[in-house]
Amino acid sequence: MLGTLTPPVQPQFQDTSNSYLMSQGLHTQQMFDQSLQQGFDTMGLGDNVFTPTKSRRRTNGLKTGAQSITPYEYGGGQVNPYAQGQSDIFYQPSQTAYMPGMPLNFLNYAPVAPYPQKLLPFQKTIHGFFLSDTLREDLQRKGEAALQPLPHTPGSLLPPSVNEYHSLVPLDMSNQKNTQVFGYPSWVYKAFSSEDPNIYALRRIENFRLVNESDIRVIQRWKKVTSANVVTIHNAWTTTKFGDSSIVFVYDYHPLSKTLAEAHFGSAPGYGGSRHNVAESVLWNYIVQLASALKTIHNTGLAARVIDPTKVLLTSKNRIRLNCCGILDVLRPEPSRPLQELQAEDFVMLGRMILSIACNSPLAAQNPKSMEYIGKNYSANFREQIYMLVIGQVKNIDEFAKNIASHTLASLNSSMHYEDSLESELMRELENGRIVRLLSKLGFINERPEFDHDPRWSETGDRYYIKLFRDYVFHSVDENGQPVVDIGHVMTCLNKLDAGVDEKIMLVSRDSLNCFVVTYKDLKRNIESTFQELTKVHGRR
Ligand SMILES: Nc1ncnc2c1ncn2[C@@H]1O[C@H](COP(=O)(O)OP(=O)(O)OP(=O)(O)O)[C@@H](O)[C@H]1O
Repeated sequence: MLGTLTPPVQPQFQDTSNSYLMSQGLHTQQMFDQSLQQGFDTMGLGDNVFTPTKSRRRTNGLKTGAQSITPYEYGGGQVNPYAQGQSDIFYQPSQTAYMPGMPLNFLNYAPVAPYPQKLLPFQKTIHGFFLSDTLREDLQRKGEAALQPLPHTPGSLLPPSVNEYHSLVPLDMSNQKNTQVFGYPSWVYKAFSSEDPNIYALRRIENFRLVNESDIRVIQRWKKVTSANVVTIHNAWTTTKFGDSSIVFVYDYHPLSKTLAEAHFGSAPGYGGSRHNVAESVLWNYIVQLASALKTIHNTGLAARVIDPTKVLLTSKNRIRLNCCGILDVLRPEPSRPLQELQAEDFVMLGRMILSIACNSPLAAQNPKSMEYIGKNYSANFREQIYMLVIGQVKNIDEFAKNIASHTLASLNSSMHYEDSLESELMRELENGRIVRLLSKLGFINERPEFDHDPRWSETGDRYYIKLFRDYVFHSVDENGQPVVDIGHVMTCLNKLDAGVDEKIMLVSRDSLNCFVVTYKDLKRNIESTFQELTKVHGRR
C-alpha cells in the first residue's frame, strides 16, 4: 500500500518488461543487476560485474550508510570503458519488443532502419538518443541565419518596410551592380512578413518601370509551379520605397543557400569553390534535378528562361533549386516567340551551365576547347549528353528524360536513402518529444513553494513519492557521495514512467531512514492526477 511509511525493505524487483532476461530464466534481482550493469556499459561507464554495495545517500552534507538500499549506484570497481554487455537495455533485441502473450514494451525506443553500423556498447554515447550532430548543427545554423537581423546601421538607405515585409537584410555578398542576367541590377533581401510567420527572399530589380501592367499577371501562372527543384514565387509588385522605381519579386527564403556560381567558382565556405574536377555523379545529380524542374515548368506551359550558375541555388548538400523563375517573363516578355522555342533554349542554357561547372569556368561555353576537356575528364555518355544539349539537339523534356533515365534512378535511390535516414532521425526526436512533455510536467509539479505546508506533500502524503522519484532519477550519488550523471539512467526511468510499467523501484528518503517500493504505474497515476489538479487550479484563476 502506498502512503505508509515503511522500514527499509529488500525490494522485490518484478521487471515484467524485461521479457528477454526472463526468458533466460534469470532471477529477478540478477536480472535487475544485469540490465543495470548493461546500462552502464552502454554509456561506457560500467564495470563487468555489478555488486550491490553499501549505498551512500546525500543527507545534509553527511554521508550515511544503509544496507543495499540505493538501486542505482556503481559497483565500486574500476570503470572499464571496454566492458561489453550481452545486450543493450536501451535498444533491446527485437524479441523483447513483442512475444506472444506479452504486452508491447512501449518504454523501449523503436529503432527504424537504416541502422548505423554496428557499434560496440562502449562506442554508444548519449548522442544515440538525439539527432545526429551534423544534422542538428546544420539545422541550427539555418535557424540562426534565418532569424539573424541586420545590425543597426545609421544612415542605412533600406526602407524599414515594403508592403507587408519588414526588417530587410541584404543577402548579396558584394555591392557590385551586375546587369548580365536581367539587363538591370538586381538585389536580394531577406524579409519578415507581418501577415504570416514566414521569412521571404525579396528580389528587387533596380530602375525598372513597368510599362504594361498586364505583364505582371504572368506571376499568377508561375505561382502554380510546384516543384521541389524550383524556388517558389509568391508575388510581385512595383515600389518606389527604395528611392527609384523598382519591381520586387517575392520568393521562398532558403537560409544559408549558395548559388552554384558561389559554390563552384567562388570560395564559399563549406561548398568548395575548388579548382578540382567536380565529380561526374554530382553533375548528373544537378542535371536530373534541373530536368525535373523543367518537366514541371514546361508542363505548366512556361519556359524557365534563366538557367545560370548565379541563378541556381544550392539549398543543402547536393540539393538544388532553380531561382528567379518568372522575372524575365515580366521584364522581357516574348509574346511573339513560340513557347517551344523558348523551352528549347532552356536545354541549351542547361548544357552551357553544366559545361561551365564541369570545366570550372563561367566562360567555358565560349571556349571551343571545353568539349575536348570534358571528353578527357568525364565519361563518353556524359560528354554526349552535354554536347547534344549545347548544340540545341534536345527539344523536348520527355525525350531528354529518357536519355538520362539510368542517372535519374541513381538519384532517386540516393534521395530515398536520405529520406529513410531522416525518418529514423525523426523517430528518435519523436521519442524525445514525449520525454520533454513528461519532464515539463515534473518541473511544474516539483518544488512548488505553495505546497510547502500541504499534508499531501509531507512525508506521509502520497505526493511525497514524486519528490523522491525526482531524486531517484536525477540526484543519485555513487558510493563516494559523488553525483552520478548518467543520462542513460534518466532516459530509461522516464521511458518506463511514460509507459507506466509494472516494474517496482525503491525510493529512498533523503535522510536514508525510509524507503518505499512503488511501481512506475503508480507513479505515473500519481503524477497525472497531480498535474491535472495543478491545471484545474490554474483554470479557476
Ligand atoms: N530565395 C533565396 N533564399 C535564400 N538566399 C537567396 C535566395 N535567392 C538568392 N539568395 C542568395 O542571395 C545571394 C545573391 O544572390 P544573386 O542571385 O543576386 O546572386 P549573384 O551571384 O549576386 O548574382 P548577380 O551577379 O546576378 O547579382 C546569394 O548568396 C544567394 O545564395
